[in-house]
Amino acid sequence: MPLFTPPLLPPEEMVRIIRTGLPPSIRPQTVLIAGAGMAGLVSASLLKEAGHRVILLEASNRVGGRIYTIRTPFSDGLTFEAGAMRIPDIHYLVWEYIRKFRLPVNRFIITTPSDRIYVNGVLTRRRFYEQNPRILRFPLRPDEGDQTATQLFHSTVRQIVEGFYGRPGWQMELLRTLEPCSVQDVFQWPPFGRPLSQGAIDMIKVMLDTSGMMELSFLDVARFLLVLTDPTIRFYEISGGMDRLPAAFLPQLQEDLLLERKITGILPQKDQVTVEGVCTKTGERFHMTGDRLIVTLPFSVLRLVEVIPLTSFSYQKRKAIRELHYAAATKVGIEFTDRFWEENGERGGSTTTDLPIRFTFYPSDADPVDPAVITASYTWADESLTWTPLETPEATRVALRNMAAIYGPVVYEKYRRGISYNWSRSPYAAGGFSIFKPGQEAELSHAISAPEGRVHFAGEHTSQARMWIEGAIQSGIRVAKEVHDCNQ
Ligand SMILES: Cc1cc2nc3c(=O)[nH]c(=O)nc-3n(C[C@H](O)[C@H](O)[C@H](O)COP(=O)(O)OP(=O)(O)OC[C@H]3O[C@@H](n4cnc5c(N)ncnc54)[C@H](O)[C@@H]3O)c2cc1C
Ligand SMILES: O=C(O)C(=O)Cc1ccccc1
Repeated sequence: MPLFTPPLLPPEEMVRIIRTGLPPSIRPQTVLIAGAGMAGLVSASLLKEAGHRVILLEASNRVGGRIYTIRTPFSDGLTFEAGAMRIPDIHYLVWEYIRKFRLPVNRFIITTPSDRIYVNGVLTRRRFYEQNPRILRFPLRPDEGDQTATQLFHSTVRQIVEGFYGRPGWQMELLRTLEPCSVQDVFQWPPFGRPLSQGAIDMIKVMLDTSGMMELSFLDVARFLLVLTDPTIRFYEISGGMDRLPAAFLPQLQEDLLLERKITGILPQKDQVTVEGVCTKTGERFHMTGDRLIVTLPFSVLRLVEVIPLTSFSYQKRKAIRELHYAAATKVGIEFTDRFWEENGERGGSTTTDLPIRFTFYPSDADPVDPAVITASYTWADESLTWTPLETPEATRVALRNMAAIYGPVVYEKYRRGISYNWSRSPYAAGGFSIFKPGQEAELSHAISAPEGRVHFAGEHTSQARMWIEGAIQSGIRVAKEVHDCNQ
C-alpha cells in the first residue's frame, strides 16, 4: 500500500485550479461544508465558483480556525498570532492565494545572529553559540562539539539518505524503514551513520524544539524541521494579521456562511447527507441536508460528532478518527511599551531557552511602532501541557518571570498586558496540529482522507503538508475536485 495517500494532484494542476477554477459543473450539487478554516474556505470557494451550491457551517464566530489573529486586549493596530504566524516561501499554494487576494506581506525573521540563548544557565547570543556550540554545556562527544543542533540534525539526515541513495527504489525503502521509527529511535540507532550521543540529542531537543516530540514519527518531525532549519527558505507573514487570508474569502462566501453553527451529528443516507447541530448563540438545534458533505474538522474534535448509524463510516475511518495523534500547542502574547529587546534597529529574531517559555519571537514588521506585542512563549506537544492549567494572568506572570531571567527587571517596567492561548483548550481544535505517532502514517493515512459515501474529508491532517496552512489549502483543492468530479 503506498505510504502517501491520497496521491497528490500535480502542483501545476493545483495552481491552475486556484487561478482558473474547476470546470463549470454540468449537474450542480448542494454541498455542506463543516468548518470554515482554510480547508473549508478553499473548497467552498472552488465549488461555488464551479456552480455548486455551498453551505459553510462554522461553530465559532469567525472564519480562519487555526489562523487566529488576536487584537483585543492589545493597543490599537497591534496583533498577536495565536495560531499560524509564518509562511515559508516554498509553500506555493499559500502564495497563490496571497497573490490572488493581493495581500501585503513582510519578512518573518525567525533567527538573527544577535538572538539571545539562555540554556543550561548560560546566557549567550546565537553568533557565539554557532562559533562554539560547546558553550551551552551539553555533554557532547569530541566529534560533535563543533556542530550546532541544526548541523547535527542535518548530518544525521544526510548520512541516512547517503546510506540508502542509489539503490533501486531507494526513496521508498528509506521511507518504509523510517516510517515506524520515533525521533529518539533514529537519533540513537540510525539505519546509517553514527548514533548521536545523548548530550547531542538533548541539545537538538532544546534548540530545535523537539523535547516534547521524541516519541513521535521521525519522518513527520523531520519534514517540518527540514523546513524550519533550511537556510535557503525565507519566511513571511501577512502584514496586518494572518487572518487577512481567510477573511479574503468572505466577499465571495459571506452569503453561504453560517457562523456559530456547531455540528453535533452526521447522518449519511443513500442519496443525501444530513447534518444536525446547535446554534451556539441561541441554543437552537438545526438540521441541514445536502447532496454531499465535506468535513474539515480536526479529527480531535470530529470524535465528538455522532455518526448515525456509526457503521456508515468504515472500520478504518472510525479507527483513523479515534487514533490520529494531535500535538498540543500554546502561545503567550505580551505587549510592551517599547521594543527594549531591539538593538541597532535589528528586527525580528527569537530567543531560545530551556525555561518553560522555550521560544520567544519578536516582531519582524518594518515600521518601528511602540508599543509592540511579542510572542513571549510558543510551546509544542508535551511542553505545551505545562501551560494548559494556567489562565492568562498566571501564564503571563510565568512568561514575564522567565523573560526577566534573560532581560532583567526591564520586562516588568515595560509590561502592559498579555494573553495566553492554549489550543488544547479550544473546543473547536482540541490540539494544535496532527503529528503521526510511529507507524500511523502507513496505518492511517489512506483512511484519514478517503471519502465515506457522500461524506468527504479535508483539513491539514488529510494532506501531504500536514501542520501547515499549505496542507489545509492542498486538501481544500483536492476535496473540491473530488466532490466536483462525483457526478459530472
Ligand atoms: C499554534 C499554531 C501555530 C501554527 N503555525 C503555523 C505557521 O506558522 N504556518 C503555517 O503554515 N501553519 C501553522 N499552523 C498550522 C495551520 O494553522 C493549520 O494547519 C491550518 O490553519 C489548518 O486549517 P484547517 O482548515 O485544516 O483546520 P482549522 O483551521 O482547524 O479549521 C477547522 C474549522 O472547523 C471548525 N469546527 C470545529 N468543530 C466544529 C463543529 N463541530 N462544527 C462546525 N465547525 C467546527 C473550527 O472552528 C475551525 O474553524 C499553526 C497551527 C497552530 C495551532
Ligand atoms: O509553528 C509553525 O511554524 C507551524 O507551522 C506549526 C508547526 C508546528 C509543529 C511542526 C510544524 C509546524
